[in-house]
Amino acid sequence: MNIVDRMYLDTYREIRDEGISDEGQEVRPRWSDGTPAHTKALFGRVHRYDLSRGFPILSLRRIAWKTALDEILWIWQKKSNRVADLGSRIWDAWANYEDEEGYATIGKAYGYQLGREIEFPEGRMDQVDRVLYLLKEDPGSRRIVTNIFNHDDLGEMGLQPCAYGTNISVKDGKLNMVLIQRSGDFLTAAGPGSFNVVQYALLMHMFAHVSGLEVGELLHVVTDLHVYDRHFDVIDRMIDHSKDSGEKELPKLKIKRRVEDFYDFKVEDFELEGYETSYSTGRIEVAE
Ligand SMILES: Nc1nc(=O)c2c([nH]1)NC[C@@H]1CN(c3ccc(C(=O)N[C@@H](CCC(=O)O)C(=O)O)cc3)CN21
Ligand SMILES: O=c1ccn([C@H]2C[C@H](O)[C@@H](COP(=O)(O)O)O2)c(=O)[nH]1
Repeated sequence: MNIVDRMYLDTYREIRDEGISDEGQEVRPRWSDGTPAHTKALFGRVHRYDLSRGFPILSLRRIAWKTALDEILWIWQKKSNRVADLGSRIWDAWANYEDEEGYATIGKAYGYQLGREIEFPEGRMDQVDRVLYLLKEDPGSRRIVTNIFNHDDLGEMGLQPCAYGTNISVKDGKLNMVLIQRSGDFLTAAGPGSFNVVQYALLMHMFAHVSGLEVGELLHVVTDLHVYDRHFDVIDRMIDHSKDSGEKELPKLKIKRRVEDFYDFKVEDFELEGYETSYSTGRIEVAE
């Protein structure tokens, strides 16, 4: 087990033993057979990862980090809402919209919001270009913020953004980030060292790399952190499997070539040295 696995187990046990159940209430999410997907949830959990000490990825089970990377590039680099621009099918169930050219989209969510241009004194830019501009021109700024929870457009999204806000703070040549998430599916995405954590850790590495900075800490705040009813058995089996695995170091992220421009990063530019997992859950069921 590595340090992130231990954080995962502690938080999992807290949700299992002290989480508030929404059983008996009306809930929105459904399993694919139509059954309501209930959860046990905790209010407000914060995890801190020091990226200078290693890459924060779970070893208890295989995390599809290249799929996670492809999705974060889809949102932050391509700024796309078309599922055809994604290398995986993970958003297909929420692609209930169509754009002018007939492509299936997730509506005005995620990449669509990041790609919207705003008028600044320095010119028109979208939120991603604003971050890159400030990291270069004014890294000491306390205003390096993104926010994609745009109330004006909430009615035109399949799913409202979950990880919706970031705030970067550069200290001592290190890029630190706060990630704010309103809702977190523990097994699929939001648990320590899982999909969402891996995504924003990768984004920090990319921003730091093109800005001549080192990576610092990621502070991940989740308002409603939950485990879905059908996921408890999956996690319990994973934990059983890990019982007598020894101590492990965190893997190291390598960017294989010098990249000058954030928009040039590709999935193939990354390597995770020392990422070993012997366990895979197989296909997990994701509540819709
Ligand atoms: N309930 C729910 N949880 C989520 O995490 C979530 C949503 N809905 N809806 C929107 C997106 C879609 N997300 C997803 C959906 C599926 C996988 C998934 O199937 N993951 C597999 C690996 C996939 C692969 O190998 O490429 C896994 O084992 O984690 C991950 C994230 C994250 N988001
Ligand atoms: O990046 C993501 C995207 C989605 N989720 C999860 C969190 C919830 O389980 C669902 C969204 O349902 P709401 O009812 O809108 O909260 O998707 C995630 O954890 N990470």
